[in-house]
Amino acid sequence: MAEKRNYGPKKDTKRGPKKENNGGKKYPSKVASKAVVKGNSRFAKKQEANADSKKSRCPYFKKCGACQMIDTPYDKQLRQKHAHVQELLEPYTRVASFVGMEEPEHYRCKVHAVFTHDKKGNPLSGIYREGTHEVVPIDSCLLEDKKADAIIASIRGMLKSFKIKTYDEDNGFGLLRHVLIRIGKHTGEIMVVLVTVSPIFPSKNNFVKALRKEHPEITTIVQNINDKQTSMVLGDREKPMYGPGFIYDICCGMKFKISPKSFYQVNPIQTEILYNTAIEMADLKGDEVALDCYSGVGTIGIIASPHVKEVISVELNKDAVKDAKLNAKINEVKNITFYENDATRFMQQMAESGDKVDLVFMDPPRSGSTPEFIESLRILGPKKVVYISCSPDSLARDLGIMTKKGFKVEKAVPVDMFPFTRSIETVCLLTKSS
Ligand SMILES: C[S@@+](CC[C@H](N)C(=O)[O-])C[C@H]1O[C@@H](n2cnc3c(N)ncnc32)[C@H](O)[C@@H]1O
Repeated sequence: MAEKRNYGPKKDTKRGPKKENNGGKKYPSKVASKAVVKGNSRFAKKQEANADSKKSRCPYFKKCGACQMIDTPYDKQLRQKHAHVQELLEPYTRVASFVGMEEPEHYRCKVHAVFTHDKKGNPLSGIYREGTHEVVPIDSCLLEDKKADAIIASIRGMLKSFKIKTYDEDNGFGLLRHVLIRIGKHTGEIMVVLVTVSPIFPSKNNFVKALRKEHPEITTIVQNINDKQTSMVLGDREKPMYGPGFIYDICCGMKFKISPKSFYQVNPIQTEILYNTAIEMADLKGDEVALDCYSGVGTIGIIASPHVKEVISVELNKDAVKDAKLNAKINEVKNITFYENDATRFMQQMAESGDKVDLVFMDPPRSGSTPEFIESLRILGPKKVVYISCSPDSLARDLGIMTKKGFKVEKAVPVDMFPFTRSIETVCLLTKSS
C-alpha cells in the first residue's frame, strides 16, 4: 500500500459529515441556471405525453412509471437523451454521441422487490409506485435480470407453505419486507438478501434448502434485519443463511467483492464501457498521483491503479471502504490508499495540507458535488479532472462552478447505463491551465 497521509483523525470523519454531504441543497439557487431547470421539465413532460398516448408493451407501465421511455425505440431514446444532455451542457462543450447497448433489455443485475399481500393474505411482490408506498405487483420486468425475477417468483411461491407472512406497513405484522438479488454478471455468482422485521426466521434451514433446490445457481443467502419504520430497504444487522454473505464480480479485468450494502453499478456491461471511457479520457502516462473521490468499493481507483504511480481514494460509506480495501488486496494492488471520509472535508484537508495531485476522478451521487469540494479542487490544482455523473442537472450546475474556477470542459461522453429510463450517465474531461 502507498504511504498513508494524515487527513484528520478517524473520529473527525464521523462528526457531522451529513452537513457537508449532499451538496445539492447547499447551492445558492442562482447557480442552477434557468436553462437547466427548463430543459429538465421539458424532457420530463415529453416523456409523460408519450406515455399517455398509447398502449404500452410493458403491462405494468401505467402503474409503475419507472421506465419513462419503455415504448420509445432505442435509437430514438438515445437521440432524445443526447439532445437533453447537450442542451444542459451547451455552455461548456459539445457532447459526443451516446454509447448505447447492443441488447438494451434485462440489464439490471441488482433487483429489489417489496413484499406485501392482497386482502386475502396472498403474498405479492413488486415495486413501489413512483413517489408512493403502494406496491405494484410485478412478475417479470423488461429491465431486470431474468434469473433474478425467477428467484423472486420462487420465494413468493414458497411463503405460504413455510407459513411466512409478508410485512404489513400499516399494522406492523408479518416478517418478510423485501428481497434483494445481486448477480455477478461475469462470475455467475448470485446473492439473495431476505429483509425481515425480526431476526427469527422460521424453518430457516429448510427454507434455504428448498430455495437452493429450485435455484442451485444461488451462491449465498443473507438475512438482513430491518425493524425500523423507514423507507430504507436494508437494516443494520445481517446474518448469512447460506454461503459467505457476499459475491464477487469481475469488471475491467479486476475482481470486486459485493456485499448487500455496497454500491456497485447495476448495469455491468455498460459499467466496463463507462470506466474504460473515464480512464482513456485521463490519458494516463504512469507517473501520476490520482485521487478517486466518491470511490464506492474502490472500482475506478483499482482499475486505474496499473496506469498511475499512486491512487488515493475517499468514500463516506464505511462498508464500501472495507470492501474496497479487500478488493485492492484480492487484486494485489499495492499503490492505493483508502480513506473513510466525507469527500468535501477530505478535499479541504488535502488543500490545507498543501498537497498536490495530478488527476482527480470524481463520481458523486445524484446530488452532485459541493462548492467547497470544487474550491478545494481549485487549490489542489490537478491538471485533469474526470467527472463521472449520473445526473446531468447536477453535472451542469457543478460544471458552471468549475468553469468559473478556471477549469475547461474538454469532452463529454454520455454512456447509456439505464436504457428505457430518463437517467443519463456522462463522463466529462476537464483540464486546468497552470
Ligand atoms: C455514484 S457512487 C460511485 C461509486 C464508485 N465510484 C463506483 O463507480 O462504483 C457515489 C458514491 O459516493 C459515496 N458518497 C456519497 N456521499 C459522499 C460524500 N459526501 N463523501 C464521500 N463519498 C460519498 C456513496 O457512498 C457512493 O459509494
